[in-house]
Order: sequence, then C-alpha cells, then structure tokens
Amino acid sequence: MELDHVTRAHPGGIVALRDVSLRVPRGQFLAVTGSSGSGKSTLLQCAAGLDVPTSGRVRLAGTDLTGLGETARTRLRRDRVGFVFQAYNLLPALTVADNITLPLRLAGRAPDVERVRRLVDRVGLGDRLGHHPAELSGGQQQRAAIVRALVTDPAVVFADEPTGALDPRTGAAVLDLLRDLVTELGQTVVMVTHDPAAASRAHRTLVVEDGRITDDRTTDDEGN
Ligand SMILES: Nc1ncnc2c1ncn2[C@@H]1O[C@H](COP(=O)(O)OP(=O)(O)OP(=O)(O)O)[C@@H](O)[C@H]1O
Repeated sequence: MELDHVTRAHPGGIVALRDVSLRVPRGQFLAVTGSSGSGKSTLLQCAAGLDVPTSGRVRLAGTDLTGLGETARTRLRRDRVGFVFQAYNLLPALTVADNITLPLRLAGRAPDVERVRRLVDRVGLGDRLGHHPAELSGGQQQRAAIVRALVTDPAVVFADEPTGALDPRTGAAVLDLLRDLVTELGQTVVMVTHDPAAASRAHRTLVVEDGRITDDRTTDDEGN
C-alpha cells in the first residue's frame, strides 16, 4: 500500500490530510494513532479506496486508485481488501458460517473450505459456526469479523478501532490473535486506534497530527 503526497481537503476549508506519503510493505502490521480529528480515519479511507484524495496518488495491491471510478473502486475493495470495524458489523440474520463466507459469495467465489476451516479453528470458533452473532460474546464476534476480513486472502486488512467496543482483556486477546495471524499469513494490516495498548502490538506506529505524520516508529518482535 502506498500513499504519495496525498492531500484531502473538505468543502469549507478543512484539510484532513496534508501531503502525506507512506509506504506499507507486504506483511507489515501498521497502527495509526493520533488525537481525535487528526485525520486517522481519513487516511484509512483514502488508503482503502473509500474516499478520494483531493490530490496525490494511492496504490493498493498493485493498482493505482487515482482516476478509478466508484464501480472499479468498489470491485477492488470487494476483491482485494478486508475490513474490521469497531462494531463488528456482522449481519444478525446470518449464522457465523454465513457471515464469514459472505465476502466470497459477494465476489462470486467458491469458499476454500479448507482455508475457512483452518481460520475458524485458529480463532477458536469451530463450535460456533451455526450460531447467530447475538449468541456470541463481543470478543467472539470480533474474531468472526477478523475471519470474515481474511477469508478472501486480501492484499490489505483495514481495521478501524477494532478493540473500541471490547474490555481491555478481551481487546488484548483479539489483538494478539490478529498479530499472530499477521505473522502466520504474511498479512498486511493497517489499524486505526486511540488505544496505546493496541498500537503496541503493531510492527510500526504512526502518529498523525493535524493531517500530517509527525512520528513513524518501527518496533521489533520484543516491542523495542
Ligand atoms: N465529510 C467531511 N466534511 C468535512 N470535514 C470532515 C469530513 N470528514 C472529516 N472531516 C474533518 O477532517 C478532520 C479529520 O477527520 P478524521 O475523521 O479523519 O479524524 P480522526 O483522527 O479519525 O478522528 P477520530 O479519532 O475522532 O475518529 C476533522 O477536522 C474532521 O472534522
């Protein structure tokens, strides 16, 4: 994922991102932090093709998003991007199994049953596939949402405050799982978070202030 001199100005004069350049190599787990209103969500949305920069370029999974229309961006998101949200966003009428495989059905792809089974077992939901989201705890729902985000083997997973609705212990367990999956699958993850404990799990942490990257730190596996 690559941002090259990205600026996003909103009508009315608010500049949410100012000339941001950033490269996230494959397999990196990046946390984006910063105070409220600093531009974190705008960065995620521009990087994920949900929002369009006023100027600059975004490359995602080998595709330059600049100049792509809404339909092409939607297709790229559907096929190459996974999302994890604070509120899980599972569909209440579907079972866990159907929620998890929904992105594949939307993309017209047959589920790789082996891969789905491995992921589900890996997150400890093997005995919950026939349940509905309301029958799961918050941590279990977020685990299901993580599997749903990974099931299409996306180029990048974008996570927006994935622990925001969880108590600290459950949130830490979900993040440890996410980090382990990142390592095992070589998955690239970009996570927006207010939570320093969440950011500390990432390989690299950016601080965004007033639309600019003001700090960029990489940590090793020991957290140094
Ligand atoms: N659609 C919009 N129209 C006008 N201004 C906007 C719009 N979206 C965001 N902004 C402004 O852009 C700035 C950055 O917003 P953004 O949501 O990216 O911040 P954030 O760091 O994610 O904040 P939070 O942590 O509170 O979610 C803010 O000043 C916000 O008010």
